[in-house]
Amino acid sequence: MSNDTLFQEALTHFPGGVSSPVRAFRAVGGTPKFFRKAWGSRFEDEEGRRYVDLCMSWGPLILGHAVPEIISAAVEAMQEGLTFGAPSRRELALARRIKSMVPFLDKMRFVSSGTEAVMSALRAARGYTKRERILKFDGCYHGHSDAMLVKAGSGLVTFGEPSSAGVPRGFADLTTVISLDDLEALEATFDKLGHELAAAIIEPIPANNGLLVQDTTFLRRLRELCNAYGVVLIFDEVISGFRVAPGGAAELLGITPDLVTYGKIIGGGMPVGLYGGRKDIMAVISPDGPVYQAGTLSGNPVAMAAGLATLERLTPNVYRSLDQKGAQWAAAFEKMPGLHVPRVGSLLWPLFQPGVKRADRVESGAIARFNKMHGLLLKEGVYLPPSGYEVAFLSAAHGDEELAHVERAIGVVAAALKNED
Ligand SMILES: Cc1ncc(COP(=O)(O)O)c(C=O)c1O
Ligand SMILES: N[C@H](C=O)CCC(=O)O
Repeated sequence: MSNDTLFQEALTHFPGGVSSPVRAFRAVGGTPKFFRKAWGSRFEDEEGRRYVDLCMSWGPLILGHAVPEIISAAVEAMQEGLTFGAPSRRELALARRIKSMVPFLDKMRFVSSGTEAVMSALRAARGYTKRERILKFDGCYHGHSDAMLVKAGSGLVTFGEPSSAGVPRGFADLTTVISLDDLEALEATFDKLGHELAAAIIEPIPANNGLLVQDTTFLRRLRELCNAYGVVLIFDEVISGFRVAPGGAAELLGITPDLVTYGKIIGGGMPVGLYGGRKDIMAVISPDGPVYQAGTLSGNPVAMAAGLATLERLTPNVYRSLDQKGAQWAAAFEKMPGLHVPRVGSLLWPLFQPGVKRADRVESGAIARFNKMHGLLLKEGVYLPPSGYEVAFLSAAHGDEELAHVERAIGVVAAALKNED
């Protein structure tokens, strides 16, 4: 059955024909592909076309699609039951592995998505400080909880609506947003609002409005100001966690947050989120404290098994290899005239503009050219995330064969773009 036929039916079931907005291909044009199977660094759509996948389900698949050891761990868990709604040894095993990689995690709680993790961390911070205001940074995306849908990245900036409709004014009014990479605005905001702030939340490596790599000085000053004003510093590492280093951006940058949120990789492709950090803050979480947070499938044993099978395989060699791949693939993409590829490890942002550090500095013309490149690369069997504001993800499964395929595709597309100019 063709992608078009499937999409026509999908439009009768789902808003935009999709279960999550960016995959609707609205930004890049054309019909979204429906996939039927995936393996390693590739997947196949319902028309039998195969692609080198550089979206990798938006980040969870750091080892690749359908890794046999992860599949077998999940199947083994499934055979003992899909969900218990009660504690399990697999929860403990994943928690131990995570603590071995993230030493500052005193206490944690598993949830089922990054959005839930962020929503819960913010509530913990508000419960702990008894303050209400939250500081976030323009272009950072922290999932779709109301308080975070203000000047956010990802699908919001993709569709030109950085703040979502349907968010009660009261929520938005309690979220203060300033630009990344603006020390003056940071100082002024803490000077004026520091004693009102429950939390400051940031993607320490912002990767949802493109890859807006921050100077460490900016992040260190944020840490200092949070200390000075008793503000809970939350690192949202749903993308960077366990990807850029075993201990994520906190390890890479040498900055310890008070709370951290994870998702994606810790589920190995199954739905898992996590929030945690200082034990005195986590002490407010029910049933120990008055801040309520719950989830039917929290700590799901099958998801725990897939997450553990993933994290157990993230060895120092894997990280070294991913960083080398990142450099190789960035260099390959930069053979496309005018294309720059800021990267951190295996996170790449192919954009027709030199690297930027602020969401409001990304040029619309660069995004438009990305959109054109996206469709041409797709025809050559290369699947980039369908938005110029989303980063590309490599995995341990992206090898020399895939790199050669992409290099050939880049040559073809570069010629096509030149002819169109
Ligand atoms: C930094 C960040 N935080 C939170 C989220 C939300 O996670 P989820 O989509 O699992 O709800 C995302 C999703 O891309 C993200 O990139
Ligand atoms: N960046 C989003 C999730 O991580 C985009 C997912 C989607 O809307 O398809």
